[in-house]
Amino acid sequence: MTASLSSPVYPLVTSSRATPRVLSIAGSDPSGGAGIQADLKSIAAHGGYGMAAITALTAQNTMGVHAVHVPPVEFLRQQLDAISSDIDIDAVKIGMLGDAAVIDEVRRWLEEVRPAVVVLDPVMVATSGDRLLRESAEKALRSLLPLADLITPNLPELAMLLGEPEAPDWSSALDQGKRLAAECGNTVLVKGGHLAGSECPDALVNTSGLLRRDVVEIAGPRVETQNSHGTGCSLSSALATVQARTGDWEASLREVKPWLLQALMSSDALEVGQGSGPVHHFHHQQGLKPGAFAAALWNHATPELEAIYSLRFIQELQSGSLPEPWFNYYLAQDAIYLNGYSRVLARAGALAPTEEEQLFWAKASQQCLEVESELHRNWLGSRETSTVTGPVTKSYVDHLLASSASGSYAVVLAAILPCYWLYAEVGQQLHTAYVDAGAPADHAYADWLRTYSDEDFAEATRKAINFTDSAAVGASDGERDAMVEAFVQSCRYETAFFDAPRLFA
Ligand SMILES: Nc1ncnc2c1ncn2[C@@H]1O[C@H](COP(=O)(O)OP(=O)(O)OP(=O)(O)O)[C@@H](O)[C@H]1O
Ligand SMILES: Cc1ncc(COP(=O)(O)O)c(N)n1
Repeated sequence: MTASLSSPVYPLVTSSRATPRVLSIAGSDPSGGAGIQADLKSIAAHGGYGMAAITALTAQNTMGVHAVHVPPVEFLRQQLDAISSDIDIDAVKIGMLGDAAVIDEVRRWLEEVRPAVVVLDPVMVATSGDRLLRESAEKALRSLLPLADLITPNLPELAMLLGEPEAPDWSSALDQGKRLAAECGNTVLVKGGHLAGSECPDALVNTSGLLRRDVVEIAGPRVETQNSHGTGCSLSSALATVQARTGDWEASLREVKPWLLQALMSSDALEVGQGSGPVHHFHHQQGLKPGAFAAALWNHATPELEAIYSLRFIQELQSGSLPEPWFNYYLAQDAIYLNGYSRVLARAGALAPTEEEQLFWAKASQQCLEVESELHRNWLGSRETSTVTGPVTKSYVDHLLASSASGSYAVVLAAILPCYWLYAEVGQQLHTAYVDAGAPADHAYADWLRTYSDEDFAEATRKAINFTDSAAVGASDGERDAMVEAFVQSCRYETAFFDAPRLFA
């Protein structure tokens, strides 16, 4: 049998939307941890456009549910019809329904609209033990199951839907999941949140061949926290959103489960309530604290600094025993390097977001050319040197130019920074050691070592560090990764640059 070209077995591109429009049909939790409030946060955290039709109002907090009010069902119909008569809906998540009349109304609407993705979280009892669905409505809820693509019961809900006792362990929970999936013909997510022990697995179960196996289990650790309010709501709405993008339940769960784990782990930082608090839906968007990125860069630079201090070039420059041809080679390459570096600093000026930074880099670019001509005037004129660009100089400048071609201000700055930071650091060390040795006038490189005590350069270095740190705060995760890569590479070139005279002079 040959696969038809028009209908590939494994479509490479699913018809997904960048920002899926996701509707939560659920109850309101005014404390913000569960219900539509959690759903809207989850949907937004996964890049969806969230909408909410409210089935019921609760008066609850992290300690428990004080009251439930189910508005007239006609008003729910008006909400649902208002949305679907105007907006294309890519996915629906259904949570608390309250009573049988609400369930009937939602069923009517689902049958009419037939959304592409329907996730049903059969909410019955809150974590606090309070009922969120009338007992008399349990049968009505069962009748809704075939209209869902994915059902996400916790262990007590799974048992109730089957009319069986609650599963005592994970393998009986999976058996129950299979029975429910077979009964309603769709996919069941069996959740391990209510199990005991250090593990918290979840499993997708489908007995009609939709998944690659009947049971696809995704393991996970259990977070030691009492902040599990709304985990089920958050998980189901996140799954609905991601599914609208991936079209693949396993891929969706693999994306959402680690997010929920981090949301549970970061929950303490929110400090909401005295009972079972909410999870941190936006843990992944917590901004960088000022200075944190620069500190992380410095950690990357430390091994390179150690390598620099152990180089013969640096040790003999400090002692004064450095062979002169090595020093001459270093100075000549420095002049060549500064010419290229100046161009990259000018590019940073061109990309700078503020006038202060534009001015700083423009000045730095000019000063760089001034230092280059001073090198020629005062140092290189009387020495025997080559004007040929050495291999390390060439690679270093090429790396800087490539970073500037990325077009990202943040990445250019990260590439530029080691020349300031490591040079300032090494220079300060060498100068201090010279002064500590009594600043001997007969030291072969005394004049050069004295140039290292430049407070203006130290101040410029501090500014360059701060600008790089601020650029990182506003950068995307991908850009920050590129910054670290560019910075680390420049650090390696700094070491290679000091070692080049030994190899090529
Ligand atoms: N302590 C925990 N550590 C790690 N994951 C957890 C923890 N508690 C729950 N989860 C995860 O949260 C999700 C919801 O699971 P759970 O079984 O608690 O559902 P639920 O009872 O419907 O949630 P809710 O608390 O909102 O009623 C699952 O993915 C589960 O694995
Ligand atoms: C409006 C509403 N919907 C759902 C839940 C379940 O969440 P949990 O079991 O974490 O209390 C809730 N408490 N309130």
